[in-house]
Amino acid sequence: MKISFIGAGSMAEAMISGMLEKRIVKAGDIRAHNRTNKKRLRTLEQKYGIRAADGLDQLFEGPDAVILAVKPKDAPDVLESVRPLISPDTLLVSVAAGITIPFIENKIGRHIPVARAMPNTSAKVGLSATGIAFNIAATKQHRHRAFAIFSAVGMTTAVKEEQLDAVTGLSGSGPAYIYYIAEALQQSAAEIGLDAQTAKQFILQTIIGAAEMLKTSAEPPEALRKAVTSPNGTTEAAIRVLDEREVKQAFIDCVKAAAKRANELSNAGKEPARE
Ligand SMILES: NC(=O)C1=CN([C@@H]2O[C@H](COP(=O)(O)OP(=O)(O)OC[C@H]3O[C@@H](n4cnc5c(N)ncnc54)[C@H](OP(=O)(O)O)[C@@H]3O)[C@@H](O)[C@H]2O)C=CC1
Ligand SMILES: O=C(O)[C@@H]1CCC=N1
Repeated sequence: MKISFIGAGSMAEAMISGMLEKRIVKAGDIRAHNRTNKKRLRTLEQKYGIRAADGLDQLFEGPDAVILAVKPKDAPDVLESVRPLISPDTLLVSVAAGITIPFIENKIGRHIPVARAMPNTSAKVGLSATGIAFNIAATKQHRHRAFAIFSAVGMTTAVKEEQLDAVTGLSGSGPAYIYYIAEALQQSAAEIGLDAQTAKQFILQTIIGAAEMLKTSAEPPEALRKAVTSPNGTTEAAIRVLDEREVKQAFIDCVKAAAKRANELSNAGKEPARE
């Protein structure tokens, strides 16, 4: 497989690293292009052995898929620029939050196969949770190819395109919510007298252990939480604070805010960029 990346930032690197780890593509068959940050391209060349492309045209020299991995605000201009370069059977895979399939089709102005996906940066370690939707021009072969790419870097599930903003709020941004909790735990550990190195080991194993319990247990999260909570014990004292501060509602609101923002980003190109 030959894969080209338009935009060589965090998400592109996560996918490149994950795909190479799973050996679904050779390093020399990956090309990547940034508009301005050439130093970043050289770094990726050295780190992974991929090929930097000096111009967008080099990305369209017979790839099996072109992955659009620029910020949503940059997507409209990029789509205009690739319009003359794209052939009818080039599979265009967008990971840009909020950028819809009709928007892409409209910008390209021709029927080409399009996949819109929402992975997350855990692709880097082969553990992305990716939602994916296709347009009508995507054949069984194109779908298979897109699934092969994302399945190499984690779990992939087909969803309706309308559900992708929700997937973005839940799992696209989701790793950041877990890192946020880890940050808080790290800070709390310092305040109760544990050194950072010791605390890191305990925090990490606690997150991995809880994730494994959630994965393997038949019990819902609430039951697993209650099993930790002894009457009048330490967990009860802890959860009381979370409840008093309405932390659960804050997380619900946080996911909704991300999904809403993804929906607003659908309007990229129709409104002035806010980033
Ligand atoms: N980070 C994440 O967790 C996730 C991100 N996404 C999506 O992935 C996309 C990329 O995000 P992320 O990797 O975090 O962003 P980054 O800012 O890290 O990367 C974007 C890259 O695009 C390049 N770029 C900008 N304009 C152009 C252009 N006209 N032509 C070519 N390259 C260009 C930038 O380099 P330069 O400015 O030098 O050109 C930059 O390297 C976004 O749309 C985001 O919604 C999806 C899921 C998760
Ligand atoms: O923050 C963002 O907009 C991107 C999309 C999902 C995760 N990161």
